[in-house]
Amino acid sequence: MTEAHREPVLRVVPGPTDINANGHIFGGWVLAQMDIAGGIVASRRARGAVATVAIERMEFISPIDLRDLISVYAVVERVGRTSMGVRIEVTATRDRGATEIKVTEGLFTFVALDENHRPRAVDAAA
Ligand SMILES: CCCCCCCCCCCCCCCC(=O)SCCNC(=O)CCNC(=O)[C@H](O)C(C)(C)COP(=O)(O)OP(=O)(O)OC[C@H]1O[C@@H](n2cnc3c(N)ncnc32)[C@H](O)[C@@H]1OP(=O)(O)O
Repeated sequence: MTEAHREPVLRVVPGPTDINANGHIFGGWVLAQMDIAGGIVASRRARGAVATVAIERMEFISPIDLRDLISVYAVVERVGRTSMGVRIEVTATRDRGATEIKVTEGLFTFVALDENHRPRAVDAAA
């Protein structure tokens, strides 16, 4: 992801109910944030509703702590006929902003939907 795309789609803080038995944040919690952020950029690109059809890759690089500020970055990397590949990166800011580390990354596929919730062609030129 280039610096041009470094404006986060989401900034969010996990809550006490998001902690797993190891004292870190559940992977499912961060995956949900990624799905929302990816859905927002795909929806903007498709100019309408989208659905997640696949998670092609997902890597948990480093644990998230309760007091981390989470930033989710997402960019549409590929546009097919009805589908879009979205690369998503998650960072954690800690130590009162002194440290920012990449904690998770993934590649999600979204499909543009019509009013019947069926695949709809994405404008290639947009
Ligand atoms: C207006 C601006 C507003 C901006 C502000 C918006 C704010 C608002 C944002 C909210 C953002 C929330 C985002 C949450 C998103 C969910 O959580 S959605 C919930 C979870 N997902 C679902 O429930 C989807 C369930 N699946 C389905 O309904 C159907 O599989 C689908 C998605 C309609 C696709 O139907 P299908 O018959 O499989 O379609 P098919 O024609 O075979 O394939 C369509 C495309 O998908 C690809 N595909 C199909 N399966 C796969 C696969 N397994 N792997 C990879 N690609 C695949 C195909 O290759 C094809 O690609 P193209 O060649 O057309 O590019």
